[in-house]
Amino acid sequence: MFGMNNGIYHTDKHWNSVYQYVFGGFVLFFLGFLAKVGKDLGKLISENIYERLTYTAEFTSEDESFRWISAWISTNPCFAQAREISIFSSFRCLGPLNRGLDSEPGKYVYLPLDWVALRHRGYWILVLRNKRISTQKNISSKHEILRLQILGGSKSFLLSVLNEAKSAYEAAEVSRTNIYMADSDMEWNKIASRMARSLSSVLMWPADRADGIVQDCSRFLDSEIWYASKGIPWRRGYLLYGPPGTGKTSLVCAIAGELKLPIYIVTLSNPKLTDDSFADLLNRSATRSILLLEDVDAAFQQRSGQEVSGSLTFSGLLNGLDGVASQEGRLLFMTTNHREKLDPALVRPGRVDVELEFFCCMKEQVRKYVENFFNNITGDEVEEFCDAVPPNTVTVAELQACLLLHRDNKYEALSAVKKVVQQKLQLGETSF
Ligand SMILES: Nc1ncnc2c1ncn2[C@@H]1O[C@H](COP(=O)(O)OP(=O)(O)OP(=O)(O)O)[C@@H](O)[C@H]1O
Repeated sequence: MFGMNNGIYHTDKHWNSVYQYVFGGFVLFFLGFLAKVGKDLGKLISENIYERLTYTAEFTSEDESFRWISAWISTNPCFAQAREISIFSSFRCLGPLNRGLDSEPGKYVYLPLDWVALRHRGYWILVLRNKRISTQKNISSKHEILRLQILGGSKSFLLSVLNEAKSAYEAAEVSRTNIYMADSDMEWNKIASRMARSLSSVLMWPADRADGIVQDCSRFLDSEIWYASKGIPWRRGYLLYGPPGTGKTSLVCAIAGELKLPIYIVTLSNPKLTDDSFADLLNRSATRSILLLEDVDAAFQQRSGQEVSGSLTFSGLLNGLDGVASQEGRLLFMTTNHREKLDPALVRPGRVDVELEFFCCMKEQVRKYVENFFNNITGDEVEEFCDAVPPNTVTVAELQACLLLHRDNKYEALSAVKKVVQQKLQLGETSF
């Protein structure tokens, strides 16, 4: 009996400890569950509260907005005390607005390494910076990401900050021409932001031709509704042809500066350029812009079976220029040194509306160039330069090279010009 009792006793004890374990385990599990729920709930609530208290804008380095927000962030006085920054020397600062490091008018754009808190118009703005890898068409690329979080404030405050940043950047850009080129991934990449070239700096013959072409471009840009009403694609093409160094590219830059248009350059001989990527690039260029195709004769000559340049075919080029994907409001400029080598299909009306021939220097161009180049030069000395250059013998680029080489000595510059003329006459390289 005793043993039995003992057995019962032992069995009870055994079950008690099992209950205790199970109960204890259950309590532990329940507490753990509560802790987890509490933690998640706390996180959710705090995230929710944080989200409700902040307004966030995100910028990726693929987009133009990354530049203007970076330039704006860089103007904040907090960078005067910053201990860790990275510098974007390829980005432009906001001119006199940017006080950069050591209160110097900043040359560069500064960004925090990972995060920084800025104080602006009474609000705290958290700037978070990190990287993101994205994969497109099996090609991975790394992008910078900037997140602006306004603590407190309102959506309208965030929008006003963004507008302020954009306007400041655009104001600094007004006198500049942005130049984009397709990179190896066939993405537009801003390769330069240059001071706009003045139209008067491009010497044309006759002199008023440059004004005429700008008026033509301007009229076109103002005629969107007219083109739509007539059912004509809102595009205009120009062919600039003539010897190298006569000002074809310079004129395109001056037109862009005058009309405040960005320039998109496509190198047709790029082996990575395909029919699809060409059409895609055109589609992704800005609406009011200049598309510049240089030296089109070198990429495609008269079709003779060999019509492939890189992977872009001649028909791919024509389709890209005419296709529905091609951007409206676009000015197409093609340049060539050999007009006669071009396929008539490329320059037919509709693709090329205006043709402009460039020549070597005429007397008037030499006069203007020399007068403008040397500060202390007499009228007689200028005439000596004009007499030294027979019309249509020397390009402006050649004249410029001689003058630059002897910029401090006009007499040596004149001798250099005479030498070049002599060489060219001997070689018979003159259209005169
Ligand atoms: N008509 C011009 N007026 C002012 N500068 C000129 C002119 N022509 C050439 N230049 C100067 O010569 C250099 C080369 O000019 P540019 O590139 O415009 O010539 P291009 O005709 O486009 O040459 P290419 O056919 O080789 O591309 C530039 O530095 C430019 O300033």
